[in-house]
Amino acid sequence: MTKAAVFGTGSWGTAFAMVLADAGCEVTLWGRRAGLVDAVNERRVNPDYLPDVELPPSVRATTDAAEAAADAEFTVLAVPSQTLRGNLEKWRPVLRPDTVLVSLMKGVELGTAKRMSEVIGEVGEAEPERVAVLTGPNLAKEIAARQPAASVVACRDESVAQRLQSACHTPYFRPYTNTDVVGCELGGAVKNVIALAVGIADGMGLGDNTKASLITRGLAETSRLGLAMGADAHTFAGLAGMGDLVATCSSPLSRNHTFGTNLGRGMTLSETIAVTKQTAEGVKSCESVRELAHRHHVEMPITETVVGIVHDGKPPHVALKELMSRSAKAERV
Ligand SMILES: NC(=O)C1=CN([C@@H]2O[C@H](COP(=O)(O)OP(=O)(O)OC[C@H]3O[C@@H](n4cnc5c(N)ncnc54)[C@H](OP(=O)(O)O)[C@@H]3O)[C@@H](O)[C@H]2O)C=CC1
Ligand SMILES: O=C(CO)COP(=O)(O)O
Repeated sequence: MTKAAVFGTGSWGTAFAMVLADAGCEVTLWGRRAGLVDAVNERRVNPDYLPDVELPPSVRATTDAAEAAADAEFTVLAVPSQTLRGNLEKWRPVLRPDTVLVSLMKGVELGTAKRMSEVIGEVGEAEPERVAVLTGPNLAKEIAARQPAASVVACRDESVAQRLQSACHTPYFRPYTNTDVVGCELGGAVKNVIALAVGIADGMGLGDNTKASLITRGLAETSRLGLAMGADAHTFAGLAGMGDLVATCSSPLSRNHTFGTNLGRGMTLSETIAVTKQTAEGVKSCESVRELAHRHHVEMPITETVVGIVHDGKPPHVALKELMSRSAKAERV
């Protein structure tokens, strides 16, 4: 039986542990809170994140990182992006040297502007062939309800992506392989920023034309950045690009979309943070995505607008007016 460790007992870590178990893996979940770990082991639920989902018996939980990591062929990382480096520094001594490190995270590190696979490679001392990414239109609550969805497993080594694909393939979860790790990760991280923009527009009472325009031009600026960073253009038309963007920008389940909606309705940043119980990666990653855009000399006007509203306190109607009054240009530029 394939053994997997999942570090992080939040919404997605828990739901993906269930996917792995349904695909036939034996899974150990690492959590930092003993009470939550006990609830998983004794009641088979994660009361704080997915209280209505019964976890399969092949999912066990522990607070002991060494116990979780022992024998794991796949070590799945599912903590907030900005905490990954600090966590991985603690976990690295107990990781198996041949384990495949799998990122579920959709963020870019503040300060370094590194993608999660880069942080994993650096801190986990893992060559790119041992680092994989899972991404796509996968809202945790829908996956946990075993609603059908497709996903992408990306690794520079296609045979590793195929091993991971078979470890998480179930009747309701259909992963496709890809070797474009850069494109897949950017698709996942930038869609959170665009979902904030769409949420803000929704909160302002704007309609579907605005939403469609932001999604489409959001994908254009994501692709522009991706191409400048060596990604494959096809990735952005796929599940990791358009797929995830559509799911996140349309769904009230998205934390990024909801965060934006609250801002668009007039809540302040601190009020919005106070009512947000889970990780909305775009709030921090919009700054590191903008940093990447500047480094690669790529225009990302929607990302700039989101940073302006979220971090510089610009009123949404002022930011929107500025976005719309930029100089006219051809669509493909
Ligand atoms: N939820 C979703 O639908 C999806 C999420 N993702 C991505 O997955 C990643 C994880 O998200 P998700 O599971 O939803 O997040 P949640 O906010 O639901 O959970 C975060 C988890 O990380 C733990 N955590 C928080 N801070 C720390 C820390 N400093 N050290 C150790 N553990 C910490 C939390 O523990 P505690 O409970 O103790 O605070 C919790 O287990 C994100 O990058 C997200 O973008 C990707 C696809 C779908
Ligand atoms: O990444 C996601 C769906 O694919 C989840 O989006 P949120 O983090 O905005 O909830």
